[in-house]
Amino acid sequence: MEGVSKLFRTSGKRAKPSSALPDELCRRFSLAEMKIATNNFDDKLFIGQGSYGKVYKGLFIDDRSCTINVAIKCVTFDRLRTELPLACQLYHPNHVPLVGYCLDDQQMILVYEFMVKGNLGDHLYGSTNHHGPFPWKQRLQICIEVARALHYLHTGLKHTIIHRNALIKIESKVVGTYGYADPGYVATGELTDKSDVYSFGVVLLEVLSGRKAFQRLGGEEQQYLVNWARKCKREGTINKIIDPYLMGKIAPECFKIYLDIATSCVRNEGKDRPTIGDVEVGLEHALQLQQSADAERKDGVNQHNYAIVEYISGTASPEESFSDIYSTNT
Ligand SMILES: Nc1ncnc2c1ncn2[C@@H]1O[C@H](COP(=O)(O)OP(=O)(O)OP(=O)(O)O)[C@@H](O)[C@H]1O
Repeated sequence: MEGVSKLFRTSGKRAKPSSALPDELCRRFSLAEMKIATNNFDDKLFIGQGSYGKVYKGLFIDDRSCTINVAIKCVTFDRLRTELPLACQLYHPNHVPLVGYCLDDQQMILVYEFMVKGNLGDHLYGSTNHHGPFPWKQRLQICIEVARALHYLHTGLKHTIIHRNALIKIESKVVGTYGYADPGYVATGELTDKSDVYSFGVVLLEVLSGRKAFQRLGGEEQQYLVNWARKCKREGTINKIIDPYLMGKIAPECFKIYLDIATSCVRNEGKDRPTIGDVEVGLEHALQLQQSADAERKDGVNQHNYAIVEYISGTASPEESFSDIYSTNT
């Protein structure tokens, strides 16, 4: 790397801010600083393709001469305009902190703190999982943390934010990540907090199955995880969707609740889905059930040897569901 840019949060000459952008809340970087941090957008520092552009790893030196890694996300102007005013006001332990942004004639960039452990998908999907086994309780804990972050976004801020991890509405166009989009939103263009609940339900199914929300299977064949899970649940073959690594490791009582939560979240009608608060409570309960079951089985080798057949017989029917138990829905 040629050099590193200095990261001063409170000092340094700033370019004139655009009136709509919150320069007092986060740092505005110049394109020159972005180029130095990424070694002129060096391919070696490319870390992934976002929905709006490339993402690079960047390097800064702060005012105490410490090295800071950041994720430098190239975006469109619309994306910057939508995300920046929100992201710079979010303070939650489960939300990746925004460091700053760059707005230049040639390049719009959002700068986030770098997540050293990668994203959830890196740990989940078989072919790209370089991190070793991903235990069930750890997966559950992560889901709880994500539900908390979404709950904060839905209720903790003055103005409700519909998180655009999966969805965003820009200039009346419906956009979103394939396989996660609420069918109601796709049909009507109306985005609600229940659209996020749907997308989160898809993530819960990914966590259980270790598979992507949408997969091309070769030729014309493709598979939506939601459709497959629904079919398996209907046919009483739900254990087909469980990540082989998790087979026998999930306590049946925990599995039942988790599956009910996931399938309630992906119901076609938003009004039939639970609120994210209900989902959070339900997932916490599922984790408690798993912990209690594991504690009872503390008999060494058999600690995680739950009967797989119970995953099927213990599954609730689509009518009898988690949201009937936990619902605060009106
Ligand atoms: N803060 C970060 N730290 C480390 N890696 C990151 C960070 N942000 C993004 N990445 C990586 O960059 C790639 C693309 O990022 P991401 O999925 O966030 O883009 P995106 O699809 O545009 O996001 P979004 O769904 O929010 O629009 C992914 O591989 C992700 O792991």
